Amino acid sequence: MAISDHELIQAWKEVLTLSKLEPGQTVTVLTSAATHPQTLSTALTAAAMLGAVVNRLDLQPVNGEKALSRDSLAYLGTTPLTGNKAAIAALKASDLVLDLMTLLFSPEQHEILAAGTKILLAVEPPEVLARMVPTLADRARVLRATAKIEKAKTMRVVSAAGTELTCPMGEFPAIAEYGFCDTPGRWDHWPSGFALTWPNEKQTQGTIVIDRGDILLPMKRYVAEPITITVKDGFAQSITGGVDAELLAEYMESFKDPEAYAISHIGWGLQPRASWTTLALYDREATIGMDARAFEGNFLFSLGPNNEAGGSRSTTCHIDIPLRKCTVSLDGEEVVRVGKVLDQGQE
Ligand SMILES: O=c1ccc(O)c[nH]1
Repeated sequence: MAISDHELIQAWKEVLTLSKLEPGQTVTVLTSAATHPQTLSTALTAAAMLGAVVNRLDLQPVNGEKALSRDSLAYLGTTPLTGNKAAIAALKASDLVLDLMTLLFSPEQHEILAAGTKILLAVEPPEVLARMVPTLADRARVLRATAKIEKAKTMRVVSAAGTELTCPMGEFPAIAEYGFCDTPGRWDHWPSGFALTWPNEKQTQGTIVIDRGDILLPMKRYVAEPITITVKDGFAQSITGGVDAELLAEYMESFKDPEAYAISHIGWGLQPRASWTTLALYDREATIGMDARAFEGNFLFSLGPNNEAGGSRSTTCHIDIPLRKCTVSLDGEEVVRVGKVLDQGQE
């Protein structure tokens, strides 16, 4: 359902206030061909109402002829910023970038963050943004989870469907996604609400069973027949099952890149206002599926790049797969039990 400009301006003002935007600071709104007009117009208005110097930087879309999908998170690596010194300079000189086009998993994003610029990604439909305006409680919940990840040496994931995965950790930092950028150089994504990290390179072992109802992204499909992925030394060695498995395997094969099969980020959903069912109610191209990534109690794993965490793998193929009804443990302590988050610090 549509929402009013007034509601979305209010939502932006809350997110910008949580992001500690100060009067006189510079906000640059980064747009491209797929930017939602209402998200853009209300972002510009809200930032100006908070006294910011507001710029808009519109970039030409890239990769259209290479990507097999219009999903901004499906084909990564290069962006309209690649090699674009003038645009990068403008963003580095800004206090806050509102990314309405998707820089995620790009080297340029890191360069801009390293300059102290904050980057907030916001590309979901306006009503999804409004439904999941972040809160300080979201931040506290996600930080409790990332604190546990930071201390852990091993994440283990099991399920009745047959998942048995062991992920040694420690090489990469834990990432908290809670929907706003409250510290210099921070990247975040509105909407979100999950904790993640990357397993130690080449050390994940085991089996992942993507069961009926689990979700493939960017395909935005609820799996109808279980898919079994065998993982050895951090890479998916085989992807077997029915037509969903064939779709996933053949799509990944089309990238002709062995790095696409690497286990990427692992973690779990912590957003109570996200829902597993939402994807069934949207046209495939109308959303990038953040409800699926963030719904409370999922185990979210990813295949492909690890440059987001400081790794060297920047494959353009990026697959996110949230699983239901898993039990996730850190060094033997359960943090999710059969799809339910166990959070001692429950507010
Ligand atoms: O917010 C996001 C979105 C996609 C992803 O793979 C990670 N975080």
